[in-house]
Amino acid sequence: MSKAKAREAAPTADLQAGLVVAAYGRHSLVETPDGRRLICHPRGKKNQAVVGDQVLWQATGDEGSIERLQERRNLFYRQDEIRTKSFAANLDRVLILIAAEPEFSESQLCRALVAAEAEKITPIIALNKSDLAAPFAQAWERLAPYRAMGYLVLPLSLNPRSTLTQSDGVDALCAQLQGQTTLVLGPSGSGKSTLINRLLPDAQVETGEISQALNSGKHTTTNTRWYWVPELDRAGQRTALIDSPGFQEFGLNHIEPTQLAQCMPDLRQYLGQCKFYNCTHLHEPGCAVLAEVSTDEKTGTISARRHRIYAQLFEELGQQRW
Ligand SMILES: Nc1nc2c(ncn2[C@@H]2O[C@H](COP(=O)(O)OP(=O)(O)OP(=O)(O)O)[C@@H](O)[C@H]2O)c(=O)[nH]1
Ligand SMILES: [Zn+2]
Repeated sequence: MSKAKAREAAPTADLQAGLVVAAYGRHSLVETPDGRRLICHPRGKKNQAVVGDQVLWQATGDEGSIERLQERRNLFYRQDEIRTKSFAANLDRVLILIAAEPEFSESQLCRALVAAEAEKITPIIALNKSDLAAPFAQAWERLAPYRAMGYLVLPLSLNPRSTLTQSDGVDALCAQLQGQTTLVLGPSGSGKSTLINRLLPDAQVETGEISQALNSGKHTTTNTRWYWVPELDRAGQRTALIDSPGFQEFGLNHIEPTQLAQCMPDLRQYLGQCKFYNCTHLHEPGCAVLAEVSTDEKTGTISARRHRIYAQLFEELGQQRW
């Protein structure tokens, strides 16, 4: 056995499996298969874990050190604050929760959708506050292109004070979450906390020592958190929600401008049909995408707003190259 191999193999006996359920700067909260939670620190720079990561860790007193990250199925990128990227790994779904009020940014919605598509994670859009009839109707109309391109768009009313007698849409949403690991994203005020509280009657907050230890770190801002939702477990599959604060600009730096159209289903369906094989779909003659762009949904299959956002993102991603 080579020296390197021996080093790698040596600690295996003491290694235990765990799931990262919160990440605070450099340290993580790891949950063991029997439900115990402990603080772990990464061994070296390489093992920087994100929420959703499966890890192998080793006990060091009351805490642990993360010795190895298991291979990720996917990794969702987003920009947390300037230059700080935060991620979640191994997701089945991304739920984008927006609301009739405050008015949502279509550009942010597109970014979240592109980020999900790039990692082949199924997005679900939920439009909350259906009890606010007029703004809801308007917002629902704005989402018409997203329904047309095949995304699931669910109407929702999470307001506990709502007098709605018909279905509030929560059951339909829960049916989508059952047995899945879902990252919940949404702008401030869309109802994210209301949703989490509704699905998790008992707040799964750390108490006592762990809470103190976590808060002693420099980065004490609320961060991405993993919650189990046992009420929604199905056929032996556990259900999890990952709550992620804010809905700021998404870091799409990992996407090449030429990859962008692949991540937008309304544009994607025309790829390969343009006159030029390296068409950017911005101005070229004989472009199959541009031929479908219309302000009137009845005459074209790509909304002018979507194409405008595509052009903005294309330019932005192109500028980041150098
Ligand atoms: N009318 C109406 N109000 C709702 C509904 N769902 C939530 N709200 C209200 O919208 C406000 C924002 O809800 P939150 O759950 O705090 O939103 P959030 O996304 O967590 O926002 P931040 O805490 O800022 O991140 C609260 O006053 C809720 O009571 C709904 O279906 N209808
Ligand atoms: Zn084209």
